[in-house]
Amino acid sequence: MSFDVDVRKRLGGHLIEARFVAPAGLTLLSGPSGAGKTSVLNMMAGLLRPDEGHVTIAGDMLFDAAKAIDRPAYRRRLGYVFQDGRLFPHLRVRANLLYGYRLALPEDRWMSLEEVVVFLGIEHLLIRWPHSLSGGEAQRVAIGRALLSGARALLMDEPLASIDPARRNEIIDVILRIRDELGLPIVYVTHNPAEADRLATHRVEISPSFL
Ligand SMILES: Nc1ncnc2c1ncn2[C@@H]1O[C@H](COP(=O)(O)OP(=O)(O)OP(=O)(O)O)[C@@H](O)[C@H]1O
Repeated sequence: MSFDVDVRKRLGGHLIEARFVAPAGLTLLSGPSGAGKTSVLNMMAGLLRPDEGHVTIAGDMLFDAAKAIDRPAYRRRLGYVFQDGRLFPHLRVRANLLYGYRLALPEDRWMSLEEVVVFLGIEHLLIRWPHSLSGGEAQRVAIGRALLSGARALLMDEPLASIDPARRNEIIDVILRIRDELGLPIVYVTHNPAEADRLATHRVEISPSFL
């Protein structure tokens, strides 16, 4: 399973462009602040519409400007993990985890709630409210929610940035297990070189360009 990305988008005074293949493993998007890394993830996820190009995963066309194909985000089967978790504050952890699971087609679900809970070690958190979780706990739940949505790949935008540095290794271990045990392709953004060195199997440079 691999991504094939070739996108261009004019945004403000910038031209954001990226062309790469992201195979199984963890592909790091690097580049200076403002180069367009988050925008590229958003174009892959279906949250930002490219002006030109295409996005496919395992040969499945998610976006193709020339053919007017633009699959909505909720039908792309990609899990998106943000810097701040973005859990639903009015739902307990269990309901947060099951949110995407209930929306996924039965044939697209490949992990059960029990499997995800064991994989991430979050059984003790199930009845908690998001506001009571530490940064690392919230991020585990956000990853669990992404896995349960039937995701066939993960997009992660600085997922460790709001976690206490002393707890970051625990989440890095979780991401390594997703990469190696579950074999899910991951496209990842971080500014932290040590984190990148531990996680990345492939690297793609996103270069800034101005109109
Ligand atoms: N909605 C928007 N309207 C206009 N310009 C935008 C918009 N969203 C982003 N941009 C600009 O597009 C460029 C790329 O932004 P993006 O957040 O993708 O970069 P990035 O590489 O992820 O940056 P960082 O590393 O700082 O998070 C930036 O210059 C940003 O100001």
